[in-house]
Amino acid sequence: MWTSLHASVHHTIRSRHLLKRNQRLLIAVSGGQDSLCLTQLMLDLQPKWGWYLGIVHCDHKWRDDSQANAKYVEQLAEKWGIPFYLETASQPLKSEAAARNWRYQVFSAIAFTNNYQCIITGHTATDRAETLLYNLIRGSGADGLQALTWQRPLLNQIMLVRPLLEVTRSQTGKFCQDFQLQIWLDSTNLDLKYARNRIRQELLPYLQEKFNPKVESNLAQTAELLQAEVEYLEQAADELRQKAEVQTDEPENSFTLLRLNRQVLQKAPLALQRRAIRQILQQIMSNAPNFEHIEKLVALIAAPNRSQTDPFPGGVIAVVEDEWICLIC
Ligand SMILES: Nc1ncnc2c1ncn2[C@@H]1O[C@H](COP(=O)(O)OP(=O)(O)OP(=O)(O)O)[C@@H](O)[C@H]1O
Repeated sequence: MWTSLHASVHHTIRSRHLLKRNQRLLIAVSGGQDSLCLTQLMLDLQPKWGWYLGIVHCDHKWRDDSQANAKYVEQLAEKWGIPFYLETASQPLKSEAAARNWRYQVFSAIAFTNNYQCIITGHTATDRAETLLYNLIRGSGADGLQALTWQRPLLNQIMLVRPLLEVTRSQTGKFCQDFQLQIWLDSTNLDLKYARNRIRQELLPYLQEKFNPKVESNLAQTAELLQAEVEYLEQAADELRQKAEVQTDEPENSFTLLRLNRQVLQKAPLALQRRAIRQILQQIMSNAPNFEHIEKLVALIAAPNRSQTDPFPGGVIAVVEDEWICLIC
């Protein structure tokens, strides 16, 4: 059966150039409604595109039923007649972030070993809206609000692709019902101690009911707009940084890591100054620079001669020397 969802995902993949014909694609399947919907769609689109499909599942060993969950996905892969790859965590992972990192490493490694070019995940417009809200509440800038890109490179030149970013969770739920795809219910998704679950189960329904029934799609669209703007700004900031930055490798300057030309930076708008400075701090700090770190260094662009910062994490300090900001270790 060919539905309007098949047509719209087919159109998205084609118009956004997400995937090519005859590629080897590894679908990440948790067993939940989004990834089951995704798999059925990919199987149905496969004859048109000539893809070679496989399924990967990660058992985080978090839940008592995780092994049964993995078995269930394996049976589905068998029923669908496509290769199945399973990786089980050797020890329970400490946090959701640790689990995600491990998962993406597994995806890239399995894809690389078995010659798949892309990993496909079932992230939806709802995930995008949830991530945007989550990051907004935490005080993120536009980068965090662009929330989930259509594609990004993983390790080993494998691409991560998310073809369902314009499809909502209620659409994937209905699709699973229509196609009688039995969903594996993840009990941790119900636990309201996680902020993410409260956003999904309490905040978004509240916004839908009291403010705008289309809030999910609208927030996803905001993320989409921000994505293009962030890409543009990052590129412009990169050019500004390259113009302003002088690497110093002369022996007499061996403690000066690099110098930044203040005149070049002064001419740029604040948004680009902040981004260029962030890129520089990313080079010298082990952790991601926060808002205060960036503002401290931006302040030196117009500060009097000899002004300086206190040390950044990692020990580097910045000092104004005439037209230069010198980063000294
Ligand atoms: N354990 C897993 N094994 C393989 N892929 C996974 C796993 N967990 C998540 N994914 C992939 O990442 C996507 C998003 O993950 P998230 O945790 O938001 O999904 P979920 O709530 O489990 O969603 P879904 O309804 O697809 O199962 C999933 O759609 C799936 O493609």
